[in-house]
Amino acid sequence: MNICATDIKMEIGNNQILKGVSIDSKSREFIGIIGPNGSGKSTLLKCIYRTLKPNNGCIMLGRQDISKMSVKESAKKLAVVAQHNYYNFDFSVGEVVLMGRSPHKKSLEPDNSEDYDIVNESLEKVGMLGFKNRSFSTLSGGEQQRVILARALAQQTPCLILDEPTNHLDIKYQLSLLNIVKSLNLTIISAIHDLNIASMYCDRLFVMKNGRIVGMGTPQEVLTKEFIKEIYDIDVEIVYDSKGDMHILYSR
Ligand SMILES: Nc1ncnc2c1ncn2[C@@H]1O[C@H](COP(=O)(O)OP(=O)(O)OP(=O)(O)O)[C@@H](O)[C@H]1O
Repeated sequence: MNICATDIKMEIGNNQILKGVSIDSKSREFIGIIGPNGSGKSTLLKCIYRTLKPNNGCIMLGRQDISKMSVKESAKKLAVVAQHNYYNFDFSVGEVVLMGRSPHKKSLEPDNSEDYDIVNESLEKVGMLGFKNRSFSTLSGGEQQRVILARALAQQTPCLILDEPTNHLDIKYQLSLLNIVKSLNLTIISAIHDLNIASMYCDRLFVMKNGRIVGMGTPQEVLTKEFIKEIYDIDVEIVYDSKGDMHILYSR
């Protein structure tokens, strides 16, 4: 399923945060959104996953306009791994992941053995099955992030939105999380800070600056020495290893 956001404008207070942003992903494409702090990446993703309602523009999931879909309907198509996840109640890890099943249930329909199997499989995939009965609030930031990914996996959606998904993760789990989501072959839009990670996993990148899209293309097309200087005001070298993979080397 493809995702297409057209001419998204978002004003909060007197601050025009998104100034007419358009991005699109083909079905099963992994899109990265990069750009400096405060450029509007999270705000754009929040518009797509419906935490914010844009002042202008249209967001389509496949052929459906999300503003015309019920929250339950869009939750069957789009799961989210956001940066911060707080619960007001002390849920267990298993209960948090089970929440991913709720879009698939009728009201008051009890959870069944298929739901519990999906919860277990999802926790297994992120290496957190042993934590199933632990209180979510007692987990480390990285462990919580992996459980939130398991909740998204349990939602079994064709599209996934990731907002800085590797924020709290050590390098092993950064790569593990991205390998898992890549292997699912879903349509993914992810805000990513690490340019090397973006180049390793993304099919295409959109570059944001000051609430606008200022560049778009494959990692090789976008992540040039000159463009990185223009966007981040830093000096880098781009090298290619023997496998042909690109690496960005930062200078002090
Ligand atoms: N609720 C809000 N009220 C006022 N300003 C906001 C609000 N939410 C975001 N902003 C501002 O909008 C701009 C874009 O924020 P956003 O979080 O989308 O950027 P970002 O590119 O995701 O940044 P980062 O890389 O630091 O996570 C920032 O200047 C931020 O301060």
